[in-house]
Amino acid sequence: MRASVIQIAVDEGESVESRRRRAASMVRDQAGADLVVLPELWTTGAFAYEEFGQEAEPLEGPTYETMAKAASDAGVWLHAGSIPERDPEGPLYNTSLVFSPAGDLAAVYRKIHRFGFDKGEAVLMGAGAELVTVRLPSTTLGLGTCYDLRFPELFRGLVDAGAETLVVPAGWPERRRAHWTLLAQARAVENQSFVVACGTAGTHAGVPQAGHSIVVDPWGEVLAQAGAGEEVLTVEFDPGKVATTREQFPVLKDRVLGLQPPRRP
Ligand SMILES: NC(=O)CCC(=O)C(=O)O
Repeated sequence: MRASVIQIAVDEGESVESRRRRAASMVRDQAGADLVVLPELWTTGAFAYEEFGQEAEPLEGPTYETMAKAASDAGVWLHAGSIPERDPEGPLYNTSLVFSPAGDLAAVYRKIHRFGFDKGEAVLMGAGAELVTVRLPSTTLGLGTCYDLRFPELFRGLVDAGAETLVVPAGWPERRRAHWTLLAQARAVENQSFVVACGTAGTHAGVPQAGHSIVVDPWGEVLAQAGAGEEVLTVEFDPGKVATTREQFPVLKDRVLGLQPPRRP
């Protein structure tokens, strides 16, 4: 399996339309890859809260159209990162789109854990409620987005649903870069799964981005990691390693479910 992780720079000097064209061209350059991944909210920037409403798109809006075509031009499975989605009957969502090599929509994932506590995404966007997996010929993807990476129960749910490769587009800030690498490795080790995590480069809304997109194997080894700037990280891995790791070191079988809460005196 060859994966290309497109750590695109999101800077305020570039228009959304220009970045959309550039992202499509970067996807087309990945012909020959099995899986291509873009980051979270790369049209606006994950911290450009004022732009969410202005740049929000219907699900089948310009980013959908452009990315469906880019996936079919390149003949790749494309996780097109996420868009600020305007649901005509509801709030905005932070919505990831996955396309097949034919350019058909294969999955939609609305981010479950919204970042910002009492501001930003947490108040401007609605929360998704559904776990999403996508069956590829050689592996099953489990989808999460950025802040979701801090919530192990989401990824355990995805593993229970058959996920073997956890894909996490993000707009992670430089300030918490150490958490990013640590959490990506933790999710890989505890779930005995590959983690493919794609961040952005650049600075938007005054928040310097961490970059450092990362691919981790089911043993927790870092297969590849990007630097801070715009970069396409390309990595080859054997999806069969999930099954061998789970057979040879079968910790997932030792889970004890349904533990009782502590008794109150
Ligand atoms: N866009 C995000 O979800 C940011 C998450 C983040 O900064 C963090 O978890 O730290």
